[in-house]
Amino acid sequence: MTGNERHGTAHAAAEFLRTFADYAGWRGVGAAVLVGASAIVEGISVVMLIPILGVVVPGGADATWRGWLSAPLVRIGATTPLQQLGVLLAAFLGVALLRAGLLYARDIMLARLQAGFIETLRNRALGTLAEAPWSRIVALRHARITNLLGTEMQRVAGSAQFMIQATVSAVLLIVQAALAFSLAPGFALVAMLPLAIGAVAMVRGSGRSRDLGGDVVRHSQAMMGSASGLLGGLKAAAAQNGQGHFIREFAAIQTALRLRTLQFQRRQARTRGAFGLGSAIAGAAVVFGGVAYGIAPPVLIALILIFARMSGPAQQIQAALQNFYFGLPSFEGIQQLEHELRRDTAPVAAPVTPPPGAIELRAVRYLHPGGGGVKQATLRIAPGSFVGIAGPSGAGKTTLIDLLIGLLQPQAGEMRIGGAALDAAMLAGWREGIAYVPQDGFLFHDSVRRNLSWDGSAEPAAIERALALAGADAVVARLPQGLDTVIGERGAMLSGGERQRIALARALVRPLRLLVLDEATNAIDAAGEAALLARLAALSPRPTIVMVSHRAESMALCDRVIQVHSGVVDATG
Ligand SMILES: Nc1ncnc2c1ncn2[C@@H]1O[C@H](COP(=O)(O)OP(=O)(O)OP(=O)(O)O)[C@@H](O)[C@H]1O
Repeated sequence: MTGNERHGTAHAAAEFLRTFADYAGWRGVGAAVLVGASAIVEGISVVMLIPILGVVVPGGADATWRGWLSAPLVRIGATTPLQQLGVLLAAFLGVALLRAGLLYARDIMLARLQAGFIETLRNRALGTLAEAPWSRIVALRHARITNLLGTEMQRVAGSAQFMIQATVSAVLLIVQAALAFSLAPGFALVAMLPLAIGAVAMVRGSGRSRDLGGDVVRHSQAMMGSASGLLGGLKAAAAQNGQGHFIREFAAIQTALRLRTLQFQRRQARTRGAFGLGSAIAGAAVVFGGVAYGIAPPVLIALILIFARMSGPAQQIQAALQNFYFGLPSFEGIQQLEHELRRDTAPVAAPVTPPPGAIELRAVRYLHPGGGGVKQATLRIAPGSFVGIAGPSGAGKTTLIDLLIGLLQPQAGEMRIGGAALDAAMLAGWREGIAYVPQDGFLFHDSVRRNLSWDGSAEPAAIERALALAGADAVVARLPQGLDTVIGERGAMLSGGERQRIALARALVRPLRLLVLDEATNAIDAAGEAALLARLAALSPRPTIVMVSHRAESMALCDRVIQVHSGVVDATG
Protein backbone atom coordinates (compact mmCIF):
# COMPACT_ATOMS: atom_id res chain seq x y z
CA MET A 1 0.00 0.00 0.00
CA THR A 2 1.43 3.38 -0.97
CA GLY A 3 1.50 6.37 1.33
CA ASN A 4 -1.33 8.00 -0.62
CA GLU A 5 -3.55 4.92 -0.44
CA ARG A 6 -2.86 4.62 3.28
CA HIS A 7 -3.79 8.26 3.68
CA GLY A 8 -6.99 7.69 1.65
CA THR A 9 -7.99 4.74 3.82
CA ALA A 10 -7.25 6.65 7.03
CA HIS A 11 -9.18 9.66 5.71
CA ALA A 12 -12.22 7.53 4.79
CA ALA A 13 -12.15 5.84 8.21
CA ALA A 14 -11.87 9.22 9.95
CA GLU A 15 -14.83 10.54 7.91
CA PHE A 16 -16.90 7.54 8.97
CA LEU A 17 -16.02 8.09 12.62
CA ARG A 18 -16.75 11.80 12.37
CA THR A 19 -20.18 11.16 10.79
CA PHE A 20 -20.96 8.61 13.50
CA ALA A 21 -19.80 10.94 16.28
CA ASP A 22 -21.88 13.81 14.79
CA TYR A 23 -24.94 11.59 14.88
CA ALA A 24 -24.26 10.07 18.31
CA GLY A 25 -23.50 13.37 20.14
CA TRP A 26 -24.03 13.07 23.92
CA ARG A 27 -25.49 9.58 23.52
CA GLY A 28 -22.06 8.58 22.20
CA VAL A 29 -20.46 9.98 25.36
CA GLY A 30 -22.98 8.00 27.47
CA ALA A 31 -22.19 4.85 25.52
CA ALA A 32 -18.44 5.46 25.91
CA VAL A 33 -18.91 5.81 29.70
CA LEU A 34 -20.83 2.52 29.78
CA VAL A 35 -18.17 0.82 27.64
CA GLY A 36 -15.39 2.09 29.92
CA ALA A 37 -17.28 1.25 33.13
CA SER A 38 -18.09 -2.30 32.04
CA ALA A 39 -14.45 -2.87 31.03
CA ILE A 40 -13.21 -1.57 34.38
CA VAL A 41 -15.72 -3.72 36.31
CA GLU A 42 -14.63 -6.71 34.24
CA GLY A 43 -11.01 -5.93 35.17
CA ILE A 44 -11.96 -5.66 38.85
CA SER A 45 -13.64 -9.06 38.71
CA VAL A 46 -10.38 -10.54 37.36
CA VAL A 47 -8.26 -8.84 40.02
CA MET A 48 -10.62 -10.16 42.69
CA LEU A 49 -9.49 -13.62 41.72
CA ILE A 50 -6.11 -12.92 43.32
CA PRO A 51 -7.33 -12.88 46.96
CA ILE A 52 -9.74 -15.71 46.18
CA LEU A 53 -6.89 -17.77 44.74
CA GLY A 54 -4.78 -16.65 47.70
CA VAL A 55 -7.20 -18.50 49.98
CA VAL A 56 -7.59 -21.47 47.64
CA VAL A 57 -3.94 -22.02 46.58
CA PRO A 58 -1.90 -23.44 49.47
CA GLY A 59 0.58 -20.86 50.76
CA GLY A 60 -0.55 -18.25 48.20
CA ALA A 61 -2.16 -15.85 50.60
CA ASP A 62 0.95 -14.62 52.34
CA ALA A 63 2.65 -13.16 49.27
CA THR A 64 -0.34 -11.55 47.68
CA TRP A 65 -3.17 -10.16 49.76
CA ARG A 66 -2.81 -10.73 53.44
CA GLY A 67 -1.19 -7.40 54.00
CA TRP A 68 -4.00 -5.19 52.78
CA LEU A 69 -7.14 -7.29 52.71
CA SER A 70 -6.98 -9.50 55.76
CA ALA A 71 -7.50 -6.69 58.29
CA PRO A 72 -10.85 -5.52 56.86
CA LEU A 73 -12.00 -9.13 56.54
CA VAL A 74 -11.15 -9.84 60.17
CA ARG A 75 -12.88 -6.60 61.16
CA ILE A 76 -16.16 -7.80 59.65
CA GLY A 77 -15.81 -11.12 61.51
CA ALA A 78 -14.40 -13.35 58.74
CA THR A 79 -11.51 -14.96 60.55
CA THR A 80 -11.29 -18.53 59.19
CA PRO A 81 -10.16 -19.13 55.54
CA LEU A 82 -13.61 -20.56 54.73
CA GLN A 83 -15.40 -17.47 56.09
CA GLN A 84 -13.00 -15.21 54.19
CA LEU A 85 -13.54 -17.23 51.01
CA GLY A 86 -17.31 -16.88 51.50
CA VAL A 87 -17.08 -13.08 51.86
CA LEU A 88 -14.74 -12.79 48.86
CA LEU A 89 -16.96 -14.96 46.66
CA ALA A 90 -20.03 -12.97 47.68
CA ALA A 91 -18.20 -9.76 46.69
CA PHE A 92 -17.14 -11.43 43.45
CA LEU A 93 -20.76 -12.32 42.66
CA GLY A 94 -21.81 -8.75 43.50
CA VAL A 95 -19.29 -7.43 40.98
CA ALA A 96 -20.46 -10.02 38.44
CA LEU A 97 -24.03 -8.78 38.92
CA LEU A 98 -22.94 -5.18 38.42
CA ARG A 99 -21.00 -6.22 35.34
CA ALA A 100 -24.03 -8.03 33.88
CA GLY A 101 -26.18 -4.91 34.42
CA LEU A 102 -23.58 -2.64 32.83
CA LEU A 103 -23.11 -4.97 29.86
CA TYR A 104 -26.87 -5.07 29.32
CA ALA A 105 -27.18 -1.27 29.38
CA ARG A 106 -24.07 -0.94 27.16
CA ASP A 107 -25.30 -3.40 24.54
CA ILE A 108 -28.78 -1.88 24.35
CA MET A 109 -27.34 1.62 24.04
CA LEU A 110 -24.87 0.56 21.33
CA ALA A 111 -27.57 -1.30 19.38
CA ARG A 112 -29.78 1.83 19.54
CA LEU A 113 -26.93 4.00 18.31
CA GLN A 114 -26.15 1.66 15.44
CA ALA A 115 -29.77 1.30 14.28
CA GLY A 116 -30.40 5.05 14.63
CA PHE A 117 -27.23 5.89 12.72
CA ILE A 118 -28.31 3.85 9.70
CA GLU A 119 -31.84 5.23 9.83
CA THR A 120 -30.47 8.77 9.87
CA LEU A 121 -28.01 8.04 7.07
CA ARG A 122 -30.70 6.47 4.91
CA ASN A 123 -33.18 9.31 5.51
CA ARG A 124 -30.48 11.87 4.79
CA ALA A 125 -29.53 10.17 1.51
CA LEU A 126 -33.16 9.92 0.40
CA GLY A 127 -33.81 13.53 1.44
CA THR A 128 -30.78 14.69 -0.55
CA LEU A 129 -32.07 12.76 -3.55
CA ALA A 130 -35.55 14.24 -3.23
CA GLU A 131 -34.18 17.79 -3.00
CA ALA A 132 -31.53 17.46 -5.70
CA PRO A 133 -31.83 19.41 -8.95
CA TRP A 134 -33.57 17.39 -11.64
CA SER A 135 -30.64 17.74 -14.04
CA ARG A 136 -28.49 15.77 -11.56
CA ILE A 137 -31.08 13.09 -10.86
CA VAL A 138 -31.63 12.26 -14.54
CA ALA A 139 -27.90 11.71 -14.96
CA LEU A 140 -27.84 9.00 -12.25
CA ARG A 141 -28.26 5.32 -12.87
CA HIS A 142 -31.24 4.08 -10.88
CA ALA A 143 -29.56 0.78 -10.05
CA ARG A 144 -26.79 2.71 -8.34
CA ILE A 145 -29.25 4.53 -6.08
CA THR A 146 -31.27 1.40 -5.27
CA ASN A 147 -28.08 -0.50 -4.52
CA LEU A 148 -26.65 2.25 -2.33
CA LEU A 149 -29.85 2.72 -0.33
CA GLY A 150 -30.42 -1.01 0.09
CA THR A 151 -27.42 -3.35 -0.02
CA GLU A 152 -24.68 -0.82 0.63
CA MET A 153 -26.56 0.82 3.49
CA GLN A 154 -26.80 -2.63 5.07
CA ARG A 155 -23.04 -2.98 4.73
CA VAL A 156 -22.58 0.42 6.35
CA ALA A 157 -24.72 -0.87 9.24
CA GLY A 158 -22.26 -3.77 9.42
CA SER A 159 -19.33 -1.34 9.43
CA ALA A 160 -20.90 0.64 12.27
CA GLN A 161 -21.36 -2.55 14.23
CA PHE A 162 -17.77 -3.64 13.59
CA MET A 163 -16.49 -0.20 14.53
CA ILE A 164 -18.42 -0.37 17.81
CA GLN A 165 -17.20 -3.92 18.41
CA ALA A 166 -13.60 -2.89 17.79
CA THR A 167 -13.95 0.08 20.17
CA VAL A 168 -15.49 -2.05 22.93
CA SER A 169 -12.77 -4.67 22.50
CA ALA A 170 -10.05 -1.99 22.46
CA VAL A 171 -11.29 -0.54 25.76
CA LEU A 172 -11.39 -4.03 27.30
CA LEU A 173 -7.90 -4.68 26.00
CA ILE A 174 -6.55 -1.42 27.42
CA VAL A 175 -8.05 -2.09 30.86
CA GLN A 176 -6.70 -5.66 30.91
CA ALA A 177 -3.29 -4.44 29.72
CA ALA A 178 -3.24 -1.80 32.48
CA LEU A 179 -4.00 -4.54 35.03
CA ALA A 180 -1.21 -6.75 33.67
CA PHE A 181 1.20 -3.79 33.88
CA SER A 182 0.20 -3.05 37.43
CA LEU A 183 0.79 -6.68 38.44
CA ALA A 184 4.12 -7.28 36.62
CA PRO A 185 5.25 -4.34 34.41
CA GLY A 186 8.38 -5.67 32.68
CA PHE A 187 6.90 -9.06 32.18
CA ALA A 188 3.66 -7.65 30.69
CA LEU A 189 5.63 -5.46 28.30
CA VAL A 190 7.43 -8.43 26.77
CA ALA A 191 4.27 -10.54 26.61
CA MET A 192 2.49 -7.76 24.69
CA LEU A 193 5.06 -7.56 21.96
CA PRO A 194 3.11 -9.93 19.64
CA LEU A 195 0.08 -7.65 20.07
CA ALA A 196 2.05 -4.63 18.92
CA ILE A 197 3.32 -6.55 15.87
CA GLY A 198 -0.26 -7.63 15.10
CA ALA A 199 -1.49 -4.00 15.32
CA VAL A 200 1.13 -2.79 12.83
CA ALA A 201 0.25 -5.63 10.42
CA MET A 202 -3.44 -4.74 10.76
CA VAL A 203 -2.91 -1.08 9.83
CA ARG A 204 -0.80 -2.11 6.85
CA GLY A 205 -3.51 -4.53 5.63
CA SER A 206 -6.44 -2.10 6.05
CA GLY A 207 -6.08 -0.65 2.53
CA ARG A 208 -6.29 -4.09 0.93
CA SER A 209 -9.53 -4.86 2.81
CA ARG A 210 -10.93 -1.52 1.63
CA ASP A 211 -9.91 -2.27 -1.97
CA LEU A 212 -11.68 -5.63 -1.87
CA GLY A 213 -14.74 -3.92 -0.36
CA GLY A 214 -14.62 -1.37 -3.22
CA ASP A 215 -14.65 -4.18 -5.79
CA VAL A 216 -17.64 -5.75 -4.05
CA VAL A 217 -19.55 -2.44 -4.17
CA ARG A 218 -18.86 -2.08 -7.91
CA HIS A 219 -19.88 -5.65 -8.68
CA SER A 220 -23.06 -5.54 -6.62
CA GLN A 221 -24.03 -2.29 -8.34
CA ALA A 222 -23.44 -3.92 -11.71
CA MET A 223 -25.51 -6.90 -10.59
CA MET A 224 -28.39 -4.63 -9.60
CA GLY A 225 -28.07 -2.83 -12.96
CA SER A 226 -28.20 -6.10 -14.82
CA ALA A 227 -31.24 -7.31 -12.85
CA SER A 228 -33.14 -4.06 -13.36
CA GLY A 229 -32.17 -4.08 -17.05
CA LEU A 230 -33.69 -7.54 -17.35
CA LEU A 231 -36.84 -6.54 -15.44
CA GLY A 232 -37.24 -3.30 -17.40
CA GLY A 233 -36.89 -5.01 -20.76
CA LEU A 234 -38.29 -8.40 -19.78
CA LYS A 235 -41.18 -8.32 -22.23
CA ALA A 236 -39.02 -7.29 -25.17
CA ALA A 237 -36.27 -9.72 -24.16
CA ALA A 238 -38.73 -12.61 -23.78
CA ALA A 239 -40.35 -11.78 -27.12
CA GLN A 240 -37.07 -12.06 -29.01
CA ASN A 241 -35.67 -14.80 -26.77
CA GLY A 242 -32.96 -12.43 -25.62
CA GLN A 243 -32.94 -13.24 -21.89
CA GLY A 244 -29.72 -15.23 -22.42
CA HIS A 245 -27.65 -12.03 -22.60
CA PHE A 246 -28.89 -10.83 -19.22
CA ILE A 247 -28.46 -14.26 -17.65
CA ARG A 248 -24.86 -14.52 -18.87
CA GLU A 249 -24.06 -10.99 -17.71
CA PHE A 250 -25.65 -11.64 -14.33
CA ALA A 251 -23.76 -14.93 -13.91
CA ALA A 252 -20.41 -13.30 -14.79
CA ILE A 253 -20.93 -10.51 -12.26
CA GLN A 254 -21.97 -13.02 -9.60
CA THR A 255 -18.76 -15.00 -10.21
CA ALA A 256 -16.63 -11.87 -9.84
CA LEU A 257 -18.52 -10.95 -6.66
CA ARG A 258 -18.06 -14.44 -5.22
CA LEU A 259 -14.32 -14.42 -6.00
CA ARG A 260 -13.82 -11.07 -4.28
CA THR A 261 -15.81 -12.14 -1.23
CA LEU A 262 -13.82 -15.39 -1.03
CA GLN A 263 -10.58 -13.46 -1.37
CA PHE A 264 -11.59 -11.40 1.64
CA GLN A 265 -12.63 -14.48 3.61
CA ARG A 266 -9.26 -16.09 2.81
CA ARG A 267 -7.51 -13.00 4.07
CA GLN A 268 -9.50 -13.08 7.25
CA ALA A 269 -8.87 -16.78 7.78
CA ARG A 270 -5.13 -16.23 7.23
CA THR A 271 -4.99 -13.40 9.75
CA ARG A 272 -7.05 -15.43 12.22
CA GLY A 273 -4.59 -18.33 11.89
CA ALA A 274 -1.57 -16.04 12.35
CA PHE A 275 -3.26 -14.48 15.30
CA GLY A 276 -3.99 -17.82 16.96
CA LEU A 277 -0.34 -18.76 16.58
CA GLY A 278 0.78 -15.40 18.00
CA SER A 279 -1.55 -15.85 21.00
CA ALA A 280 -0.19 -19.35 21.65
CA ILE A 281 3.39 -18.02 21.58
CA ALA A 282 2.47 -15.15 23.91
CA GLY A 283 0.67 -17.61 26.27
CA ALA A 284 3.66 -19.94 26.37
CA ALA A 285 5.95 -16.96 27.03
CA VAL A 286 3.71 -15.85 29.91
CA VAL A 287 3.74 -19.28 31.58
CA PHE A 288 7.46 -19.82 31.04
CA GLY A 289 8.47 -16.28 31.99
CA GLY A 290 6.17 -16.30 35.02
CA VAL A 291 7.70 -19.48 36.41
CA ALA A 292 11.26 -18.36 35.52
CA TYR A 293 10.72 -14.95 37.22
CA GLY A 294 9.31 -16.72 40.28
CA ILE A 295 6.01 -14.81 40.24
CA ALA A 296 3.66 -15.85 43.09
CA PRO A 297 1.20 -18.55 41.89
CA PRO A 298 -2.02 -16.53 42.46
CA VAL A 299 -0.57 -13.54 40.58
CA LEU A 300 0.68 -15.83 37.83
CA ILE A 301 -2.73 -17.48 37.50
CA ALA A 302 -4.36 -14.02 37.39
CA LEU A 303 -1.84 -12.90 34.75
CA ILE A 304 -2.53 -15.99 32.66
CA LEU A 305 -6.25 -15.28 32.99
CA ILE A 306 -5.72 -11.64 31.99
CA PHE A 307 -3.68 -12.60 28.93
CA ALA A 308 -6.21 -15.28 28.01
CA ARG A 309 -8.94 -12.64 28.31
CA MET A 310 -6.94 -10.23 26.18
CA SER A 311 -6.62 -12.62 23.30
CA GLY A 312 -10.44 -12.62 22.77
CA PRO A 313 -10.79 -8.82 22.42
CA ALA A 314 -7.55 -8.62 20.41
CA GLN A 315 -8.86 -11.18 17.95
CA GLN A 316 -12.20 -9.36 17.82
CA ILE A 317 -10.45 -6.06 17.09
CA GLN A 318 -8.54 -7.62 14.25
CA ALA A 319 -11.63 -9.27 12.70
CA ALA A 320 -13.86 -6.24 13.32
CA LEU A 321 -11.37 -3.78 11.82
CA GLN A 322 -10.88 -5.93 8.73
CA ASN A 323 -14.65 -6.05 8.27
CA PHE A 324 -14.92 -2.34 8.99
CA TYR A 325 -12.44 -1.52 6.22
CA PHE A 326 -14.14 -4.01 3.91
CA GLY A 327 -17.45 -2.17 4.38
CA LEU A 328 -15.94 1.33 4.23
CA PRO A 329 -16.35 1.75 0.42
CA SER A 330 -20.13 1.37 0.85
CA PHE A 331 -20.09 4.40 3.14
CA GLU A 332 -17.84 6.25 0.70
CA GLY A 333 -20.26 5.38 -2.13
CA ILE A 334 -23.18 6.91 -0.23
CA GLN A 335 -21.13 10.01 0.65
CA GLN A 336 -20.12 10.36 -2.99
CA LEU A 337 -23.73 10.14 -4.17
CA GLU A 338 -24.79 12.81 -1.68
CA HIS A 339 -21.89 14.98 -2.74
CA GLU A 340 -22.83 14.70 -6.43
CA LEU A 341 -26.45 15.56 -5.67
CA ARG A 342 -25.77 18.39 -3.25
CA ARG A 343 -22.85 20.12 -4.97
CA ASP A 344 -23.45 23.89 -5.33
CA THR A 345 -27.15 23.68 -4.45
CA ALA A 346 -28.84 26.26 -2.30
CA PRO A 347 -30.62 25.07 0.86
CA VAL A 348 -34.32 24.33 0.40
CA ALA A 349 -36.46 27.39 1.11
CA ALA A 350 -39.91 27.40 2.74
CA PRO A 351 -42.50 27.50 -0.08
CA VAL A 352 -44.00 30.87 -1.04
CA THR A 353 -47.04 30.76 -3.30
CA PRO A 354 -46.52 32.90 -6.45
CA PRO A 355 -49.14 35.59 -7.08
CA PRO A 356 -51.99 34.71 -9.47
CA GLY A 357 -51.39 35.55 -13.10
CA ALA A 358 -49.64 34.47 -16.26
CA ILE A 359 -46.57 32.26 -16.69
CA GLU A 360 -43.87 34.25 -18.50
CA LEU A 361 -40.58 33.13 -20.00
CA ARG A 362 -38.22 35.94 -21.03
CA ALA A 363 -35.34 34.97 -23.34
CA VAL A 364 -34.93 31.67 -21.47
CA ARG A 365 -32.19 29.21 -22.42
CA TYR A 366 -31.45 25.73 -21.15
CA LEU A 367 -29.01 23.50 -23.01
CA HIS A 368 -28.20 19.92 -21.88
CA PRO A 369 -24.58 18.76 -21.76
CA GLY A 370 -24.87 17.41 -25.37
CA GLY A 371 -26.06 20.79 -26.67
CA GLY A 372 -29.77 19.86 -27.12
CA GLY A 373 -32.58 21.61 -25.26
CA VAL A 374 -34.13 25.09 -25.45
CA LYS A 375 -31.97 27.73 -27.11
CA GLN A 376 -34.38 30.61 -26.85
CA ALA A 377 -37.88 30.92 -25.42
CA THR A 378 -39.99 34.01 -24.86
CA LEU A 379 -43.64 33.33 -24.19
CA ARG A 380 -46.63 34.21 -22.04
CA ILE A 381 -49.28 31.70 -20.98
CA ALA A 382 -52.45 33.28 -19.61
CA PRO A 383 -53.99 31.69 -16.51
CA GLY A 384 -56.67 29.13 -17.34
CA SER A 385 -55.63 28.82 -20.98
CA PHE A 386 -55.31 25.46 -22.76
CA VAL A 387 -52.00 25.51 -24.65
CA GLY A 388 -50.57 22.90 -26.99
CA ILE A 389 -46.83 22.42 -27.55
CA ALA A 390 -45.94 20.85 -30.87
CA GLY A 391 -42.73 20.04 -32.73
CA PRO A 392 -40.67 17.13 -34.03
CA SER A 393 -38.86 14.60 -31.82
CA GLY A 394 -35.85 16.05 -30.02
CA ALA A 395 -37.01 19.64 -30.73
CA GLY A 396 -36.94 20.61 -27.05
CA LYS A 397 -40.60 20.24 -25.96
CA THR A 398 -39.85 18.21 -22.82
CA THR A 399 -37.06 20.59 -21.88
CA LEU A 400 -39.48 23.52 -22.23
CA ILE A 401 -41.97 21.72 -19.98
CA ASP A 402 -39.29 20.91 -17.42
CA LEU A 403 -38.56 24.64 -17.31
CA LEU A 404 -42.27 25.51 -16.91
CA ILE A 405 -42.67 23.14 -13.97
CA GLY A 406 -39.45 24.33 -12.36
CA LEU A 407 -37.53 21.03 -12.65
CA LEU A 408 -34.88 22.86 -14.66
CA GLN A 409 -33.77 26.40 -13.94
CA PRO A 410 -32.97 28.74 -16.86
CA GLN A 411 -29.28 29.08 -17.66
CA ALA A 412 -30.08 32.48 -19.13
CA GLY A 413 -33.18 34.72 -19.14
CA GLU A 414 -35.86 34.56 -16.47
CA MET A 415 -39.18 33.04 -15.60
CA ARG A 416 -42.01 34.90 -13.87
CA ILE A 417 -45.33 33.80 -12.37
CA GLY A 418 -47.97 36.47 -11.86
CA GLY A 419 -45.21 39.03 -12.46
CA ALA A 420 -42.96 37.66 -9.67
CA ALA A 421 -39.55 36.21 -10.50
CA LEU A 422 -39.25 32.52 -9.58
CA ASP A 423 -36.70 32.39 -6.78
CA ALA A 424 -36.05 29.23 -4.73
CA ALA A 425 -38.90 29.86 -2.25
CA MET A 426 -41.38 30.75 -4.99
CA LEU A 427 -40.28 27.72 -6.98
CA ALA A 428 -41.18 25.44 -4.07
CA GLY A 429 -44.59 27.16 -3.80
CA TRP A 430 -45.12 27.00 -7.58
CA ARG A 431 -44.54 23.24 -7.63
CA GLU A 432 -47.24 22.72 -5.01
CA GLY A 433 -49.88 23.81 -7.52
CA ILE A 434 -48.57 21.77 -10.47
CA ALA A 435 -49.40 18.30 -11.72
CA TYR A 436 -47.21 16.73 -14.38
CA VAL A 437 -48.49 13.67 -16.22
CA PRO A 438 -45.95 11.95 -18.48
CA GLN A 439 -46.58 9.36 -21.16
CA ASP A 440 -45.76 6.51 -18.77
CA GLY A 441 -47.08 7.93 -15.50
CA PHE A 442 -45.52 5.89 -12.74
CA LEU A 443 -47.88 3.51 -10.97
CA PHE A 444 -46.92 1.54 -7.86
CA HIS A 445 -47.49 -2.07 -7.02
CA ASP A 446 -50.37 -1.07 -4.77
CA SER A 447 -54.13 -0.43 -4.82
CA VAL A 448 -55.71 2.14 -7.15
CA ARG A 449 -56.68 4.15 -4.06
CA ARG A 450 -53.07 4.37 -2.83
CA ASN A 451 -51.91 5.17 -6.36
CA LEU A 452 -54.33 8.08 -6.49
CA SER A 453 -53.40 9.46 -3.09
CA TRP A 454 -49.88 8.51 -1.96
CA ASP A 455 -50.36 9.79 1.56
CA GLY A 456 -54.02 8.68 1.82
CA SER A 457 -55.18 12.26 2.46
CA ALA A 458 -57.55 12.63 -0.54
CA GLU A 459 -61.28 12.81 0.17
CA PRO A 460 -63.42 10.04 -1.43
CA ALA A 461 -65.41 12.72 -3.30
CA ALA A 462 -62.21 14.19 -4.80
CA ILE A 463 -61.11 10.71 -5.91
CA GLU A 464 -64.49 10.02 -7.49
CA ARG A 465 -64.47 13.35 -9.34
CA ALA A 466 -60.90 12.83 -10.61
CA LEU A 467 -61.68 9.30 -11.82
CA ALA A 468 -64.75 10.56 -13.69
CA LEU A 469 -62.80 13.43 -15.32
CA ALA A 470 -60.04 11.08 -16.48
CA GLY A 471 -62.60 8.53 -17.66
CA ALA A 472 -61.02 6.04 -15.24
CA ASP A 473 -64.25 5.41 -13.31
CA ALA A 474 -65.25 2.69 -15.80
CA VAL A 475 -61.76 1.14 -15.46
CA VAL A 476 -62.07 0.97 -11.67
CA ALA A 477 -65.62 -0.43 -11.92
CA ARG A 478 -64.27 -3.37 -13.93
CA LEU A 479 -61.54 -4.23 -11.38
CA PRO A 480 -62.36 -7.13 -9.01
CA GLN A 481 -61.92 -5.10 -5.79
CA GLY A 482 -62.64 -1.69 -7.32
CA LEU A 483 -60.45 1.03 -5.81
CA ASP A 484 -58.76 -1.51 -3.56
CA THR A 485 -57.47 -3.69 -6.40
CA VAL A 486 -53.69 -3.98 -6.48
CA ILE A 487 -52.64 -3.16 -10.03
CA GLY A 488 -49.18 -4.81 -10.22
CA GLU A 489 -45.70 -3.41 -10.71
CA ARG A 490 -45.98 -0.22 -12.77
CA GLY A 491 -49.68 -0.98 -13.21
CA ALA A 492 -48.87 -4.14 -15.21
CA MET A 493 -52.41 -5.46 -14.75
CA LEU A 494 -53.89 -2.56 -16.74
CA SER A 495 -53.75 -1.70 -20.43
CA GLY A 496 -51.59 1.22 -21.60
CA GLY A 497 -54.63 3.50 -22.01
CA GLU A 498 -56.05 2.46 -18.62
CA ARG A 499 -52.73 3.20 -16.96
CA GLN A 500 -52.73 6.67 -18.50
CA ARG A 501 -56.27 7.34 -17.25
CA ILE A 502 -55.33 6.33 -13.67
CA ALA A 503 -52.15 8.47 -13.82
CA LEU A 504 -54.21 11.43 -15.05
CA ALA A 505 -56.82 10.87 -12.33
CA ARG A 506 -54.03 11.03 -9.75
CA ALA A 507 -53.03 14.45 -11.10
CA LEU A 508 -56.61 15.71 -10.89
CA VAL A 509 -57.28 14.67 -7.27
CA ARG A 510 -55.95 17.93 -5.79
CA PRO A 511 -56.61 21.57 -6.78
CA LEU A 512 -54.23 22.74 -9.51
CA ARG A 513 -52.84 25.91 -11.05
CA LEU A 514 -51.04 24.15 -13.88
CA LEU A 515 -51.74 20.75 -15.43
CA VAL A 516 -49.04 19.47 -17.79
CA LEU A 517 -49.83 16.59 -20.12
CA ASP A 518 -46.65 15.30 -21.75
CA GLU A 519 -48.07 12.89 -24.36
CA ALA A 520 -50.08 11.71 -21.37
CA THR A 521 -53.09 10.49 -23.33
CA ASN A 522 -51.46 9.04 -26.46
CA ALA A 523 -52.25 5.42 -25.55
CA ILE A 524 -55.97 6.17 -25.31
CA ASP A 525 -58.13 5.63 -28.43
CA ALA A 526 -58.76 8.80 -30.43
CA ALA A 527 -62.47 9.09 -29.50
CA GLY A 528 -61.76 8.45 -25.80
CA GLU A 529 -58.93 10.99 -25.80
CA ALA A 530 -61.08 13.66 -27.50
CA ALA A 531 -63.87 13.15 -24.92
CA LEU A 532 -61.37 13.32 -22.07
CA LEU A 533 -59.72 16.49 -23.32
CA ALA A 534 -63.14 18.07 -23.87
CA ARG A 535 -64.01 17.37 -20.20
CA LEU A 536 -60.74 18.99 -19.12
CA ALA A 537 -61.34 21.98 -21.38
CA ALA A 538 -64.80 22.43 -19.86
CA LEU A 539 -63.52 22.58 -16.28
CA SER A 540 -64.61 25.65 -14.36
CA PRO A 541 -62.52 27.15 -12.94
CA ARG A 542 -59.96 25.68 -15.29
CA PRO A 543 -56.31 25.30 -14.38
CA THR A 544 -53.78 26.34 -17.00
CA ILE A 545 -53.34 23.25 -19.18
CA VAL A 546 -50.17 22.72 -21.20
CA MET A 547 -50.21 19.70 -23.47
CA VAL A 548 -47.51 18.10 -25.61
CA SER A 549 -48.95 15.82 -28.27
CA HIS A 550 -48.10 14.52 -31.72
CA ARG A 551 -51.83 14.14 -32.61
CA ALA A 552 -53.27 16.96 -34.71
CA GLU A 553 -56.83 16.16 -33.47
CA SER A 554 -55.70 16.73 -29.89
CA MET A 555 -53.95 19.97 -30.75
CA ALA A 556 -57.13 21.21 -32.42
CA LEU A 557 -58.80 21.30 -28.97
CA CYS A 558 -56.24 23.78 -27.60
CA ASP A 559 -56.78 27.56 -27.40
CA ARG A 560 -53.36 28.04 -29.03
CA VAL A 561 -50.37 25.96 -30.12
CA ILE A 562 -46.73 26.85 -29.46
CA GLN A 563 -44.27 25.42 -31.98
CA VAL A 564 -40.79 24.23 -30.98
CA HIS A 565 -38.14 23.61 -33.64
CA SER A 566 -34.49 22.76 -32.93
CA GLY A 567 -34.64 24.37 -29.51
CA VAL A 568 -36.28 27.60 -30.70
CA VAL A 569 -39.75 28.34 -29.28
CA ASP A 570 -42.23 30.14 -31.52
CA ALA A 571 -45.01 31.47 -29.28
CA THR A 572 -46.84 33.49 -31.86
CA GLY A 573 -49.45 30.75 -32.55
N1 LIG B 1 -30.78 14.80 -19.72
C1 LIG B 1 -30.30 15.08 -20.94
N2 LIG B 1 -28.98 15.08 -21.16
C2 LIG B 1 -28.47 15.38 -22.36
N3 LIG B 1 -29.23 15.69 -23.43
C3 LIG B 1 -30.56 15.70 -23.29
C4 LIG B 1 -31.16 15.39 -22.04
N4 LIG B 1 -32.51 15.48 -22.19
C5 LIG B 1 -32.73 15.81 -23.46
N5 LIG B 1 -31.57 15.95 -24.14
C6 LIG B 1 -31.39 16.35 -25.53
O1 LIG B 1 -32.02 17.60 -25.73
C7 LIG B 1 -32.76 17.63 -26.94
C8 LIG B 1 -34.20 18.00 -26.66
O2 LIG B 1 -34.80 16.94 -25.94
P1 LIG B 1 -36.32 16.98 -25.50
O3 LIG B 1 -36.55 15.76 -24.67
O4 LIG B 1 -36.61 18.28 -24.87
O5 LIG B 1 -37.07 16.85 -26.89
P2 LIG B 1 -38.61 16.60 -27.22
O6 LIG B 1 -39.02 17.65 -28.17
O7 LIG B 1 -39.39 16.48 -25.96
O8 LIG B 1 -38.55 15.17 -27.94
P3 LIG B 1 -39.65 13.99 -28.03
O9 LIG B 1 -40.81 14.49 -28.82
O10 LIG B 1 -38.91 12.92 -28.76
O11 LIG B 1 -39.96 13.63 -26.60
C9 LIG B 1 -32.57 16.27 -27.58
O12 LIG B 1 -31.56 16.41 -28.56
C10 LIG B 1 -32.11 15.37 -26.47
O13 LIG B 1 -31.22 14.40 -26.96
